[in-house]
Amino acid sequence: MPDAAPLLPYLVFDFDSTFTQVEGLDELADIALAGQPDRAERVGQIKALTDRGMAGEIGFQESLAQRLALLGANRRHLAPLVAHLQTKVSASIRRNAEFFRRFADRIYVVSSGFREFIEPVVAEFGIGPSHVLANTFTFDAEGNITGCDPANVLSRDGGKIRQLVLLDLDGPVYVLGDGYTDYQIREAGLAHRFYAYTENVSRPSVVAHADEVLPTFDEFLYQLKLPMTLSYPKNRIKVLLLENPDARAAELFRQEGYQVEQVKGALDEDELIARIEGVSILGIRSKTNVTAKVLAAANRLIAIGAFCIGTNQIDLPEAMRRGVAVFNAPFSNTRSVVELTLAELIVLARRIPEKNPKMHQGEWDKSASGSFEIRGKTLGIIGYGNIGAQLSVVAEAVGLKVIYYDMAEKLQLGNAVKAKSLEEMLPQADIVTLHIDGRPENQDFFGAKEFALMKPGALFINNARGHVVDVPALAAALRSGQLGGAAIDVFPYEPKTNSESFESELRGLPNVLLTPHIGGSTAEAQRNIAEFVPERIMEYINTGNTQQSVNFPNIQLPTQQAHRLIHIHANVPGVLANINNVLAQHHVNILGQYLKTNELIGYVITDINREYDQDVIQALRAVEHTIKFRVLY
Ligand SMILES: NC(=O)c1ccc[n+]([C@@H]2O[C@H](COP(=O)([O-])OP(=O)(O)OC[C@H]3O[C@@H](n4cnc5c(N)ncnc54)[C@H](O)[C@@H]3O)[C@@H](O)[C@H]2O)c1
Ligand SMILES: O=C(O)[C@H](O)COP(=O)(O)O
Repeated sequence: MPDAAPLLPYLVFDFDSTFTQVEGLDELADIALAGQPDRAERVGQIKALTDRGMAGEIGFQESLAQRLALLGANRRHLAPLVAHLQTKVSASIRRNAEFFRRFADRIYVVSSGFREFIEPVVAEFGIGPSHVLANTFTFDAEGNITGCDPANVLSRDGGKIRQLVLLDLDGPVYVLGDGYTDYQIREAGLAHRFYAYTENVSRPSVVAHADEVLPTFDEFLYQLKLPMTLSYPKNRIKVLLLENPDARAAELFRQEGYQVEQVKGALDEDELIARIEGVSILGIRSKTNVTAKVLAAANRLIAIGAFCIGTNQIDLPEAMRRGVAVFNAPFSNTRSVVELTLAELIVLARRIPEKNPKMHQGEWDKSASGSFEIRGKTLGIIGYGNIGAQLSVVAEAVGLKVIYYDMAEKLQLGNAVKAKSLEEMLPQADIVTLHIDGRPENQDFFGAKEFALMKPGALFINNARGHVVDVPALAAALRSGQLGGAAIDVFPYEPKTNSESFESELRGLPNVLLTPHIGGSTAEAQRNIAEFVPERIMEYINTGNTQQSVNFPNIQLPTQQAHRLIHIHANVPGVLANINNVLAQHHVNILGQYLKTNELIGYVITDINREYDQDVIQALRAVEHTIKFRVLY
């Protein structure tokens, strides 16, 4: 942020689990006890004592004395400890190292830890020895650590309070720490505010006493309008994940610093409207409908992740109009659907859906009637997209002839033959499988007329979308024997959760294999999706890159040079000129500019010099037809 900072209050930082992610003494124990048979046990005891001390359950002096006795450390262990701690500085503190260097004279590190390892770690952040107040070790002649200097006030109970009295700081004091002893400074009236620092550890007894809770240091800088490395604290980005995507998705978002909330099943429109306020990223699968009403209630939504292939459940044009980018996983479960389809066509050809339940009921119905090999038969694939095309290759490999129909021109794979129409294809196919997408125009795409065109006794598979098939017509074709069997994975209405029952007139029909929309439900597919979608969304949030968004103009951006202005606007003439006029009026130097539009929106990325007046940001927000505007740095 280019603005000059106001005069800063004194910031008193705790070190262990605040400045660094870990407790120095615990790490020292781990290094010192390496190779010893009771290492795990003693490190565990030390960690338990640290926690009890931090939570205020035992006095500091008692906790320290017991930990030092267990430690068995020597001076030679300190250098590796420091090297280790330097890699363990809290991420948001490391990110804002520039802030520490710039305001080092207002920052103190007050810790019950030890100067020997704190000083070298904070020195890298411009904090000198006089601003480090900590204990010091005592050593014997062999360099073994024997204890701590008893004359140091920090070695005693209430040490931080005494230290602050001795410091006698002239001006407001803010304390940032994860421990109860940090709060006690505020309790004693020696600090004006206490910030519970929870980036590494969150202790309920400490959080309960805090004036504010800081999930990261960015949040502190943001609240106080101080210069920071990020344009917006990531902890303020709320993610709502519905329909149980693989746990990896939440893990990736959390690693990025976002807040993640999860709901196991789908939500209906009203339920989603009640949950969507304040949500920046919504993650769904095929069952949650993101309607215009939901989008209207979504006051902070930046992106929607469809953790699946289909995006027909999202009002894409409305999302676009509101500047919400939608991403999906277009190929992560393709193979899974292909494998299921292949299995189904063999299973149907052998009438397994009838034979399997009979066996479970004790009935031995051995017969070849109505069963056939798939070798040499003709498979009709409708929709020769990612799934249809891959199925075509696999089907030929097991001896099927393939004929396909697609409304778009497609690359013909292997020996597959293109049909010009359904009328041409359907009478030739022994098995027909649907792989078209779920766009609204495909409602009831396949009905009585199409079933009548199929060969009598042919098989039918729908693993695409439920609403593309007229289900009563399908049921009639099965009952009449026009169809010899069907495998159906998708339905016009599907239960929102596993506790809701499945209702369909297809239940109980002969040679019908019904599956609960599991085409993409494999460990491999779900894991792939859970990585692919968060990566696209985080890339969009961090760089503005819209590559593979399903509703935004796709721009693959070069690496950001300085500050990046991201402007989404209604696609009407003159907006780019107005943006550039604002920049020219404020003497802002443009380093690079990228524009792409589609039928509804324009997406302009402008990289500019770091030096600019904050007014320019307000002026850009006010440009007519702006939908969303943000600055990245
Ligand atoms: N059952 C499951 O769990 C599961 C898993 C993944 C995908 N799907 C669904 O499978 C379908 C196909 O997925 P994909 O990744 O292959 O999609 P895709 O977009 O790559 O392919 C769809 C193809 O259908 C064609 N098409 C659309 N409407 C058509 C029409 N009316 N007539 C002829 N051709 C038409 C398109 O031109 C395109 O080539 C989608 O509906 C998707 O939602 C289901
Ligand atoms: O669109 C898809 O990828 C499939 O329909 C799978 O949807 P699901 O993630 O809800 O199982």
